[in-house]
Amino acid sequence: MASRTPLMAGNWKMNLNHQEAVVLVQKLAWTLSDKHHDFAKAEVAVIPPFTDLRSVQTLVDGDKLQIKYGAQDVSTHDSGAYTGEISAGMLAKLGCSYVVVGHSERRQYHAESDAEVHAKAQKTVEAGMTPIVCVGEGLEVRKEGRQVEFTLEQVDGSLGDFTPEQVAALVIAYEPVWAIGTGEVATPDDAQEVCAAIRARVAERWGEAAGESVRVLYGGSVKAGNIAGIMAKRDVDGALVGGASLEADEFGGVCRFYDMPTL
Ligand SMILES: O=C(CO)COP(=O)(O)O
Repeated sequence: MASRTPLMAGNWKMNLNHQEAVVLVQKLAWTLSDKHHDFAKAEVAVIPPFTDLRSVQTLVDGDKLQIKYGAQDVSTHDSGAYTGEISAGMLAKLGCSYVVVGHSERRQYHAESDAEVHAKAQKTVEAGMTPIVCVGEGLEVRKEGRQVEFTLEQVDGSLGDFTPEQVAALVIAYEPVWAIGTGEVATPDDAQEVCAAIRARVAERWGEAAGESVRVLYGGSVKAGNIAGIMAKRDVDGALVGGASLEADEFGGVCRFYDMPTL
């Protein structure tokens, strides 16, 4: 079985200016070093707003931190007359490792389609970064028990014509919309059900090796207190964390999931 290094990624959403970003990354680096976080047990990434990235790059490079960073969105275009857009090339130049694409907040507020999400993921890969492709159902779909079917449709549409090698290297984040920012966390079994179905679909469409290698994260009200139970599930390879990633100690606890009690 391929060994997948867990990834804990903190999606700050539209929070913290560049000065606050530097303070938080410094605190996070300190808490992880003080508690001797083992980066082989979990990769750590922060996903700040665009305006913070240059400052985070300077700090990470200057202090040689093992913390990685990425962006929350990217343009489907390379350059040109697209006011307000940020290209994958610009993000790669800033040292970004990851780009979140298709977050439910972008699908909901900016009507992003699976085709657009795929185009963004494609640009991210072409620029040498790793997309974190977000999928997940809303409350109505969950109530009807169609969460697997709905989410797999998003997986098919968002991954599109990627090759098996490209799919093997990417990250998929299962974020049930009803669990985002609500304090309503999916149970470890809920997370496992859909994450396992995503991996099985990848294996079916892109081959066993891609299914074994692709990292599938869970996102939705993750905190230090509930991460261990979620990570105990075999198809969950990490977490995409919103609110709890804005507190260094709390996010540090999520990163050290292997030291946390299972509730
Ligand atoms: O949307 C999320 C991460 O991308 C989850 O947000 P919360 O952790 O605040 O529920």
